[in-house]
Amino acid sequence: MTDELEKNPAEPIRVGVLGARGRMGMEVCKAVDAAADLDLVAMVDQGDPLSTVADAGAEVVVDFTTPDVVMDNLDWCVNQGVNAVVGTTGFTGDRLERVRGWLAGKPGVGVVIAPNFGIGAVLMMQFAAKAARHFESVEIIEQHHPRKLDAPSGTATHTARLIAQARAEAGLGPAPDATKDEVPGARGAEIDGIRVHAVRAAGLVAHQEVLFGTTGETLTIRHDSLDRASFMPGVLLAVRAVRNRPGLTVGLDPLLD
Ligand SMILES: NC(=O)c1ccc[n+]([C@@H]2O[C@H](COP(=O)([O-])OP(=O)(O)OC[C@H]3O[C@@H](n4cnc5c(N)ncnc54)[C@H](O)[C@@H]3O)[C@@H](O)[C@H]2O)c1
Ligand SMILES: O=C(O)C1=N[C@H](C(=O)O)CCC1
Repeated sequence: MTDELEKNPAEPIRVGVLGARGRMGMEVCKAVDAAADLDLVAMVDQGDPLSTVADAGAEVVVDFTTPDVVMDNLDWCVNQGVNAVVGTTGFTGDRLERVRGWLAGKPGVGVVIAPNFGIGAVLMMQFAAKAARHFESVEIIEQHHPRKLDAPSGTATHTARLIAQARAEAGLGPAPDATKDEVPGARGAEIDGIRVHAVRAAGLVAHQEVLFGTTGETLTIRHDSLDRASFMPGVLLAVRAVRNRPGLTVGLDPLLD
């Protein structure tokens, strides 16, 4: 699917969407449809055969499905030589390693997996990683709409990992905390030693605060996605880039640079 002819920039990129009837999938279909350099050739949701994507000659698949089906979708895409842009959450280190393994057998195929395609959210994570070494305390509070299936969010998990890595590099130990968890969960979940709290409320879309503290001062870094349209510039950026990025790209940062 990724031969030189199809990479010709004069030809619109043929795009298939998995999870096309979902909240994000519908927004992606709209955005792809509106882009002059992209052709929406397949819309697949639960119950539709994945062969629809191959039959339509899609060069790039965008997946916004669910954490329990995304690995099978991705396995199929890589096998078929179809590049993939994945926004679906649930990518543990182990899952990423499996994807790398599949891609090793399919040189030329590109996969971009990003926990958050919002440009502001990517910057929020970068700022948090930069601030991390300067503060002894840090907690992450993510807030989402109540129909979200997973917690904590992929964004919060990714942010926690970045912060933990920066703290380790700076030689910081665990954040000070004398509190006893009287009720399990009262102090949130722990990802790589970083506390993460997940809030679900009607009216919210996708929001995150990273709260840092040290003697006499706090720093709060906050990002709000108020509309799913906020993710589209990042998704389209990845769709346009993925054919020229064989292998696995995690996060949007390398594409923004
Ligand atoms: N990376 C980002 O920027 C970003 C942004 C928003 C949401 N997300 C993530 O994207 C995912 C989807 O979010 P959503 O709010 O659109 O959820 P949603 O429930 O509205 O949509 C998921 C869709 O996938 C469909 N689906 C289920 N199994 C399928 C299968 N086997 N094949 C094809 N389609 C299938 C469902 O029927 C549904 O229409 C979640 O994991 C969410 O966390 C990521
Ligand atoms: O609405 C969702 O679901 C979102 N999921 C991603 C996550 O889990 O981080 C990104 C933000 C929106």
